[in-house]
Amino acid sequence: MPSNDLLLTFNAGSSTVKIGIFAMEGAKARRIGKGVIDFRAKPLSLGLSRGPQTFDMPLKAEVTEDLHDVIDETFARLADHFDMAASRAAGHRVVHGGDRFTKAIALDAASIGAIDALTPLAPLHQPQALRFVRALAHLKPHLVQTASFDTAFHATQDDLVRRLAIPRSLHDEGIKRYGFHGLSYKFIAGELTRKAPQAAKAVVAHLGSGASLCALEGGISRDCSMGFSTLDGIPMATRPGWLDPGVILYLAGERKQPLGEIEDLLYRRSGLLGVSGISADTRDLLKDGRPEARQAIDLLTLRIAGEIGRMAATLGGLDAVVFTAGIGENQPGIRAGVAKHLAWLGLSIDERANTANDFTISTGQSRMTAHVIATDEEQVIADEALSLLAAG
Ligand SMILES: Nc1ncnc2c1ncn2[C@@H]1O[C@H](COP(=O)(O)OP(=O)(O)O)[C@@H](O)[C@H]1O
Ligand SMILES: CC(=O)OP(=O)(O)O
Ligand SMILES: [Mg+2]
Repeated sequence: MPSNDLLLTFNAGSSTVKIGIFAMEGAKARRIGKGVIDFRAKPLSLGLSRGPQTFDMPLKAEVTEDLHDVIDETFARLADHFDMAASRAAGHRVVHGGDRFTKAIALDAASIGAIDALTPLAPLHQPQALRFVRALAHLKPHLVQTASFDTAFHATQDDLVRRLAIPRSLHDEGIKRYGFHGLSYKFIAGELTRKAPQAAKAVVAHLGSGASLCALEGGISRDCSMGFSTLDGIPMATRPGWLDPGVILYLAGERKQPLGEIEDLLYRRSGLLGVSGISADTRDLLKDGRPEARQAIDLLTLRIAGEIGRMAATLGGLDAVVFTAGIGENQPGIRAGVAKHLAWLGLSIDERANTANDFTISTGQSRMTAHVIATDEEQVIADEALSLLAAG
């Protein structure tokens, strides 16, 4: 395979798509560029970086159900900077793999159908990933397409941890805790093993628009705060995290709210946006002086700390806490807020290191270490895609 073949990755999150451009160099995928489109923005633009250079390119295309116009224009803009004619494969992040997909796969009609069937469990993510898969199959049929699953990394969890306290027959039908953000946790587990091998029992907080925590033991997933769907766990940008199911019964039964409206409330109008009534973005909330903005942030840090305590119980100890993703990597105030709630566990944070987003942000006296590690889900997608291509 010539060294200039390109591999593209598509990470369709709840609000953005992150595109990775990789050079295929033997068994290695080397990142040469990245792009991001924020679907909340109007008009759309493609933020692109190539090495130290960054470009902000407005897109004329409007969002349509099949995304053909957006993808066509994106490829044209990418071609200004990369040899897109050399692209050979596209690897996608697919959030829900259910019980069926516990490792990356080459996509075909049957697997696309099975992924589609999991849409009700991840309505913000699954359809968006499939829009990219189907659009590329139509517009760029020469690309080999693969899927890497968020849920797959958590297949190592014990049956006990994955169980909801509901009748066994429902568990056997697949109503159980799966865990998400697995591509990010796989990347962090690798980094942690390399940079802090003494941290055998670690809790990783992936704090982005969607957010979860994962309990790692020796790099293996033992627990995750997101369970059956992407609603569970800690409060997120627009999702509530754990919620007494009685609330849903009340809304549906007493208030006769239609299911679609409840789904919209839970996926798009809750979390930081719902509590603050101001914004889903921590950057806006931290700048805003209103008490509702402060309360949304305080609820987030309290719930993160509570979940870290729960995971310490799953692990039977805690050597390290790791912060990652948009908020985890860039918001010292939120890390400090979490640490304050964990002082009783012996966690203490060095203010200067925390403000500088250093790798180690705990003090020398802290009973456990705390780290900031930048995640790279696209690298994991690219590595998994390359392994599949190599296997033929
Ligand atoms: N440079 C930054 N400084 C501060 N906060 C940031 C920065 N980048 C991202 N964030 C926060 O992270 C969130 C998005 O995180 P990200 O991991 O990109 O999410 P997702 O992949 O779910 O779209 C934003 O809403 C914002 O609150
Ligand atoms: C699973 C999930 O919520 O993903 P994201 O954080 O990319 O929205
Ligand atoms: Mg994300």
